[in-house]
Amino acid sequence: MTIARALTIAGSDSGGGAGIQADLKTFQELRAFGMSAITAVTAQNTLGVHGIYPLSTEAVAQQIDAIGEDLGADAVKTGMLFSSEIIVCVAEKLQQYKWEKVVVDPVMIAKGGAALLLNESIRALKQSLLPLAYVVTPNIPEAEILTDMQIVTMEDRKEAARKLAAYGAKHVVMKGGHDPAGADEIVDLLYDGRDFYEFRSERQETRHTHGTGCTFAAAITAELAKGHSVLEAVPVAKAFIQAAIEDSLHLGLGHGPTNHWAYRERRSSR
Ligand SMILES: Nc1ncnc2c1ncn2[C@@H]1O[C@H](COP(=O)(O)OP(=O)(O)OP(=O)(O)O)[C@@H](O)[C@H]1O
Ligand SMILES: Cc1ncc(CO)c(N)n1
Repeated sequence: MTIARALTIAGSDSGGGAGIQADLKTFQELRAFGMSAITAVTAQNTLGVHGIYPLSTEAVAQQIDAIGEDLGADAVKTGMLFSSEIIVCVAEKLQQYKWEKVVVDPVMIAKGGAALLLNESIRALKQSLLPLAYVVTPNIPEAEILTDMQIVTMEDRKEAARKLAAYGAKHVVMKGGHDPAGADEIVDLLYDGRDFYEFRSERQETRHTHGTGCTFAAAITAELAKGHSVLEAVPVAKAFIQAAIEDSLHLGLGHGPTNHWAYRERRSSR
């Protein structure tokens, strides 16, 4: 039996809804063997981010080496990277181990508004990491910052996706969760450098969306690790996050986590 191996390089969320914790739970639910390299430890819950403790580049590099030299990875996801030094370090390691199925989730700001990436690091993200991205998964505000343009219409989104592809990302999945126009429906847009594909879902009225972006990108990573194409992976990720949001756990006093076992439970009860 072949085991799909998925590595996440991201920040730890003590609240368990986003970051490394969301990624590993998603990998497990989609039957990929999950591994992690932690870039920063956050003290965080559903109410906000109370502290950020970035690790040294040595610590990040050593964790990645431990995996690269032994277990290997079929797909890799990057999340919160925090600083230019960590971004450059991760980019070097991705090249050293010749990992190609790399999903870059350009995490910038947490739901409550805390910065998870230093402003000065946007350039490093664009220059060092986007050229290595097999898939980049920005939400609309992240896409605006990366492309330096305002995104209002679907045409704007397509133009931004083309720009991101020009930076070197092989596929762009622009998430529509933040689209002010998408009141009832959320449209996620996939661009593969040639064609555009739209993935639609009903918008759920809920405040429990902590970690939706991480979970969605982790689901894409797990599917890629299993050998599926991006066009196959995105609808699975969409169904995974939809179930996770719908079957909310109602935990915490603020933006609660999503339900990572909902997708599997729904399938097994069918
Ligand atoms: N209220 C909602 N109802 C249904 N689907 C949603 C909702 N919010 C987000 N999603 C889905 O979740 C995924 C992540 O979208 P979103 O744009 O919220 O990402 P994000 O802003 O990066 O998340 P995060 O805040 O965790 O970083 C997308 O596939 C989106 O369609
Ligand atoms: C550690 C971490 N990564 C990513 C996000 C974005 O949801 C978060 N809130 N925390």
